[in-house]
Amino acid sequence: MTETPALIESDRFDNELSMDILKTLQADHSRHDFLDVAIPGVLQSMGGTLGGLVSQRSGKWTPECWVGEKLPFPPELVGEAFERGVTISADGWHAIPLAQPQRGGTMVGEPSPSSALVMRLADDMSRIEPAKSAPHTQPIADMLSAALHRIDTHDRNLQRIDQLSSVLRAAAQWQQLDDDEALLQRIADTATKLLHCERASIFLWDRRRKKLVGRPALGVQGKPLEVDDKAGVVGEVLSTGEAKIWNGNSDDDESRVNRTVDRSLEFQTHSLVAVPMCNPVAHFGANTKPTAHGREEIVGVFEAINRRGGSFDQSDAMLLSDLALHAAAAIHSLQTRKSLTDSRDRLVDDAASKTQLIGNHPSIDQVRKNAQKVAATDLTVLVLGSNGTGKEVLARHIHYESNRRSGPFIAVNCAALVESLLESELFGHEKGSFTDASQTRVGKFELANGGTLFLDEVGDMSPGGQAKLLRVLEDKVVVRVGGSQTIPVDVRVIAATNQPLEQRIAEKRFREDLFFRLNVVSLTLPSLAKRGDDVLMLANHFLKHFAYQIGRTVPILDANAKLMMLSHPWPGNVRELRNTMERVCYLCSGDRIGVDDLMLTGNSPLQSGGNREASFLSNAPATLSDATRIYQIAHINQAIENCRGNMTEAAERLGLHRSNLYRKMRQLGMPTSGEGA
Ligand SMILES: Nc1ncnc2c1ncn2[C@@H]1O[C@H](COP(=O)(O)OP(=O)(O)OP(=O)(O)O)[C@@H](O)[C@H]1O
Repeated sequence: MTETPALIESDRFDNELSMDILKTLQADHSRHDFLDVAIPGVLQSMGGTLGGLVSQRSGKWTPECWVGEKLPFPPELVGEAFERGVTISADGWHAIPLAQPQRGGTMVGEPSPSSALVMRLADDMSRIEPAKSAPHTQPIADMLSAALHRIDTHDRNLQRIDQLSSVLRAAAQWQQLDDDEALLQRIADTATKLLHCERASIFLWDRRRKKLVGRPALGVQGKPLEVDDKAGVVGEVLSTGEAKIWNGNSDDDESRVNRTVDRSLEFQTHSLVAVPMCNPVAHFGANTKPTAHGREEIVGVFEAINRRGGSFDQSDAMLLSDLALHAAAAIHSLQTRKSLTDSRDRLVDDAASKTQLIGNHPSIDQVRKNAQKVAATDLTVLVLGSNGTGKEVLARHIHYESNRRSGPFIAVNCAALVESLLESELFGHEKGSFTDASQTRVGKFELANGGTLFLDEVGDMSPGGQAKLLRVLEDKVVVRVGGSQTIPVDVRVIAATNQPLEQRIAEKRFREDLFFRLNVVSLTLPSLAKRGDDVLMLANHFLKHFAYQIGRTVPILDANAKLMMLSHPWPGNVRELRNTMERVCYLCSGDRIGVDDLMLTGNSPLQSGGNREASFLSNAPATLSDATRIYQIAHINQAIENCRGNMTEAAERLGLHRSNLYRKMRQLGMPTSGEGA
């Protein structure tokens, strides 16, 4: 074997070849097509009769492009030429190594293979003094090498763009998922597909238990797969924060693979690549790693197993890292969304439980049933009832029963706003639209978007306000004061009034068209005095509420107090009852509430004074049977109280047998917890 400094005459290395190579390059050919066009010219200009470009693949020199008769070439000659970086000749064969270009920056895609030109020269060429053409062989080889490098880089960049757009597309889809398992499964599926491997799994780090938990749940006999957080390649990734590749060849340390897991899953790991999964963190500390984007906290490891038809390389690690970045973000964002949704649901449940529509009276039951039906729709509702009957409570009840319950509930008191302010309050205004409008303001309709807008005392709305409200209800868009843009709003409106709207329409003080628009469904709340025992039920509810607020034991209404409450006219309805119970809770220091503690103004049958009977009659419940029932309840309660709870004695005093007393109590709907005692 002789070292051959050059093979061709200087006049045969001409500009034509370089121009040809450049032209071929510009045509954006693939490596294969480029070689098909360029190699014959290169061979010809070097005086080769047959030969081509050979490249090293899986440790073997194999022809990538061949011209002429397919004679077997000597691979050891190529190997030596490549190793020494010079042209070598032997037995009529010549091997010219192509320089491996230096690859700067991050490596993308598969590395270019080692390549060399191999050829046999024409007989007359073989006799040429090697030294004569020395300067020309290398430039051709270098030009070829540079051209191939450019094509490879271009191909790799295209491949990278393709991969990144797949990653981005997948990441966008992950953000749509709201189930943990489905998300993890989708992430694993994406990795399996993009990395051409058999399986991919995410190991989330349980720091406290020092375990890595395999997700999606690769079940080991029904349990999630768990490995020690220091074990194997995955453990290495966790502790170093770096990607690791294991290709299962003889150089790789077999102990790095957890074969117990393989056995449990009836799986055979041949190769794997594992990368850290990180979340951005604000603080420095253990298990954080510096990255181009700051410091990140390792939350797990992403692993791809068994590359199909080959082994994993750096480009796979890079692709998996890209996926891991988006996977960690998707998992983190799902967890955040879930915890926000959970807190929101808790707050909504809490708010809903605080606005219970309390009462069992048939009239309230009916209202509740109708409310339930209407809640399932987006119909506008008109709630009618006197002051304090619970119109807002009912509106909230409808809101929390509807599928808008997670949206806002916004209440506006229309009577409290003069016309000039009402428009800005309801529809918002643009900055500078009037003298005081120093900032843009979002109106209540926009604030209630996705939820319910409660328009209280709508009957007191000014005529101008009524016209504007009607327009929004019809068009479902608002225009801010001083603005021109229409803003669509998705709002369910519940309006309430204590005004007789028909009368106001007759007096031309309320628009009839607005009335019809609002009155799609109307619900009427009866006055409290017409709700029978609900008075006591509501009273106990308020007593518990205020006693809890103050931190005292819940006081109990005595029989006369109950009777008085049942016969009180409650002109302020539930609001008055609530205020009375609040006052009692603060002012009555004993455990029992008597008539005097109630400090009710107005009349009741048990009030002291000469007009007791007259006042009872004037304020008694509407029907005789209700009045009789109320009186009987109070009388029985009083008897039981006077006998300190002794039912036999109380029955005797009432002239009844004990069992008849219980029967009577049941008939009256009274609690009979001591029965049988
Ligand atoms: N059925 C009920 N269950 C529990 N609380 C109620 C009920 N009805 C009314 N309340 C309470 O009574 C008070 C007055 O209720 P609300 O404000 O809903 O009445 P309203 O009819 O809207 O009054 P207004 O006509 O003065 O606006 C509130 O504190 C409310 O919590």
